[in-house]
Amino acid sequence: MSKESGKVLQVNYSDSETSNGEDQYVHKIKPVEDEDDTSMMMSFDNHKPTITIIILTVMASFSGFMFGFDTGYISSALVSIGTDLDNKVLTYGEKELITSATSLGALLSAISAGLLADIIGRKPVIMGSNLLFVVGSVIQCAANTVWTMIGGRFVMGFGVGIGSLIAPLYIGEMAPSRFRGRLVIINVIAITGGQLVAYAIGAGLTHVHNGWRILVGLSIIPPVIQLFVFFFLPETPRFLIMTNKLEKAAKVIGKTHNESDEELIQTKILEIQSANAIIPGSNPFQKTWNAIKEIHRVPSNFRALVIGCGLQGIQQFTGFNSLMYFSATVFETIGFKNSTAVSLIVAGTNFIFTSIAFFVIDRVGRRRILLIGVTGMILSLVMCAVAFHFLDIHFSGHNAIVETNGISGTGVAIIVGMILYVASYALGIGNVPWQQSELFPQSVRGVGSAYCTAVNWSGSLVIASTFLTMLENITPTGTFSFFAGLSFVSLIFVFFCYPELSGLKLEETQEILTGGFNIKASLKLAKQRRNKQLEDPDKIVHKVVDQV
Ligand SMILES: O[C@H]1[C@H](O)[C@@H](O)[C@H](O)[C@@H](O)[C@H]1O
Repeated sequence: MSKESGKVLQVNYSDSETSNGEDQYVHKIKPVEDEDDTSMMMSFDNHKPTITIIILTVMASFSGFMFGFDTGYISSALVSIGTDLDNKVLTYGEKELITSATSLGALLSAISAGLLADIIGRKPVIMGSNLLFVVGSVIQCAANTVWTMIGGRFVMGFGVGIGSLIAPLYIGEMAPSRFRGRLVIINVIAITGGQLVAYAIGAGLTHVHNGWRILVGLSIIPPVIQLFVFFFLPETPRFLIMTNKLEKAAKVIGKTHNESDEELIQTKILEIQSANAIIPGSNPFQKTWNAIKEIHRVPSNFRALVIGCGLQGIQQFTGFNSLMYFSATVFETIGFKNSTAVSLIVAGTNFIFTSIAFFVIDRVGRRRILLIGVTGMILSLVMCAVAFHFLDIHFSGHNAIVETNGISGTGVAIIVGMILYVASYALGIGNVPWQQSELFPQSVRGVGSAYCTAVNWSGSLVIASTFLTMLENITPTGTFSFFAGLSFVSLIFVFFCYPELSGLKLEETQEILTGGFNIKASLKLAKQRRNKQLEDPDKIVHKVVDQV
């Protein structure tokens, strides 16, 4: 492995057919400006992340938990608020406003959080988001009018948006590359875990007077804990190096990478320094502007952007969060008495299948799991659409009225369809998009992640602010058919534009994306990698190292 400063090895794969029909890969090695190979080298001999990395990941994932809790409790709160705001029952429009205020706040803050993190650091930004969470919760707890509630949700949304961008960034910059993808999924498990806990507590408090205020009040605890603990946690090496605090950076690298000696730490520092210097500019504003230009100009970066934004768009526009935010309202509509308890199934299934994805995703392959998952979503959405057709439902004065007594077979069919939908979603599209930072080289990673996160929150905003209106205006059958149609378009996008990126190193990902989306080449490469890894992972890396 080369230890020249700022130069890491890049392996190019171009596939050709040999005379006996077997695939062969031609390896060309050229230097590339990125730090990832060093992290790989430093952690290679030890297959476990360090205890420090685990603690940092868990603490950063509190942001994911709060993201989940705060977007999750709204489902049951909307039902249990009853007439507590403005002394009247909430209309569908008001429910949408209360819900989407958080998505709007999150969208605005996610756009600016990356730049702020480059100016004041990742740690203060995470700590600042904690304050916003607390202020937002207090406003909501005290709310007696719809607009105060909307204001509180909006402020809290700023915290959610910042957390959704910075937590994966913080984890990604701390983690050695071979653990990065997995550790980022821990943050998604925390999101779905937060939603599950919010649903569970919400179900327990449904019939408690002002129970929703207790639920919102509980959301103050995790940010206070994170704020306190982060006083003692370090900045990321990348930010420390950006601000010339090299000794501190060396200490953090030493603690987060296994078996790192002084020489390797210095190599890594030099590599991060040179990667930082790729984008010209004397201050964070100039650098951000130049990175924006760079991400559009370099074809592999631009394709990465299309994939990253495309996946986040699919995650949101195929309608999952309409269930996450409004499932209790929907189940109440179709005749379930304790609708918040029933909607626990949605959050539970989401959590369980996201956790399953954590263990199987690398073995199955991200592309394959996405294709299977999105197909499952289409089929289950069609099932829901058909079932809703047989439910006698009509709307009066912005409220849904169902001509049933209790739960019918149709209601059960809808629940089964929803469970299948949520399971298919959680396996793939619920978590793969958050591994967005792996698509981009370090020079444009911050900007690329900000774009993708902004697409995520725009989608969430559109769904949160239109779902109930869609139910009313184009009927539930029309709404679920619409989502099925969008899922079908998504399947086509994944099929043609998402190469198999599992197990690829960053530079291989860039290479794959250089001349096109190169689906075929990526599949061959992933297969070759898998087979070789099955043989003996140590040998492959050492072989590449020896070639140099
Ligand atoms: O990855 C997460 C997760 O799937 C959540 O359940 C969902 O509510 C979020 O919108 C999404 O970004």
